[in-house]
Amino acid sequence: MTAMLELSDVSRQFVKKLDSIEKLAKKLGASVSESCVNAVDSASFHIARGEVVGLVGESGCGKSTLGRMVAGLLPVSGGTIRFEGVDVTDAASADAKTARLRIQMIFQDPMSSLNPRMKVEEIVGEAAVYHGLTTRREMSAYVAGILRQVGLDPAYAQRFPHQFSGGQRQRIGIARALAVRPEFLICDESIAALDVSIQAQVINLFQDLRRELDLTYLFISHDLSVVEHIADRVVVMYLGRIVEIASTEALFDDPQHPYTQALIDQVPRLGAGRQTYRTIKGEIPSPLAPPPGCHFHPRCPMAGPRCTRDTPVLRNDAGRSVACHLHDGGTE
Ligand SMILES: Nc1ncnc2c1ncn2[C@@H]1O[C@H](COP(=O)(O)OP(=O)(O)OP(=O)(O)O)[C@@H](O)[C@H]1O
Repeated sequence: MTAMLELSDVSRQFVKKLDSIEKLAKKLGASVSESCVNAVDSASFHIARGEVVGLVGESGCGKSTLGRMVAGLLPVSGGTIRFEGVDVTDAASADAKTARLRIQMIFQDPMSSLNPRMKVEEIVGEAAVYHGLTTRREMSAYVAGILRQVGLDPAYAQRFPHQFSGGQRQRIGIARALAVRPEFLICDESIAALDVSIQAQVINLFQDLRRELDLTYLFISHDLSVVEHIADRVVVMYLGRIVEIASTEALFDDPQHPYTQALIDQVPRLGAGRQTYRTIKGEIPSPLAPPPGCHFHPRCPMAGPRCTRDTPVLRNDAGRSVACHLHDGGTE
């Protein structure tokens, strides 16, 4: 399978304000000399055309930062992101600009991402007109077609965002993304703010659109049961680093990284014979002062001396990738 999207050693640092660092250090009783957060640290993986790849991990592990870099909304600090072979991190390149249009992002909170003063027709149609996919004269018909595609009555085009329910607003957000004819969608917690019954409808919509429009997805979610349902493969992140990549089935049946095991153990699932792992202990460490070696070692029930020293490398073995000393020479 050839990659549609290819990330190689993608990193992103944020410089935190010094006063917030000092406050945090005081609270933790620690001294912090660095003011940099490695929100994403050397992430490498690929997504094939037509795939749905889930990106999971606890809050603050870097999922949104990674998604925003892929969408071109945030520059990378290092590494490259290639979409159909084009380096989309090259801000000056015309090819990168064209490629970035084919990648669209759908956010968590549709209310804050939709302009409250614009009618739906304008919200959905404006970028399509700007990019020459339709004309101002034909915009109404163009938008009506897209609203139908996402399950909304085209008569809604003359209404404002506040006149819709949360689920309908998310459909407007999806319509806006589809209006520029993307091939790749990044869904960043796109159903997290919705009621559970509405979540299922929006997931079904994503699946229908995948089939009808031949879409490829990066599906970011902290909810593993949703990811298990929708994704073909899953990437697991912990404190900015990728710790495991596997097919959804392999990941949920036989997770290899102790962090993945702990995450999966927290998901209520049906079915007998499922292995139980030890529950995750402790809090996520501050990203301002991550533990040395394997970032997960202070919470890991299997950690050994090597885990406190050496950073594990993500190794690929028969289609499964895991960054853990247990699977790479031992923890001693
Ligand atoms: N604009 C920013 N300025 C400074 N730090 C940031 C910025 N954006 C993200 N971070 C930091 O980068 C790290 C990763 O954040 P990110 O939002 O990518 O994580 P996440 O896994 O998406 O979490 P959540 O699900 O809570 O959004 C966090 O430590 C966060 O505080």
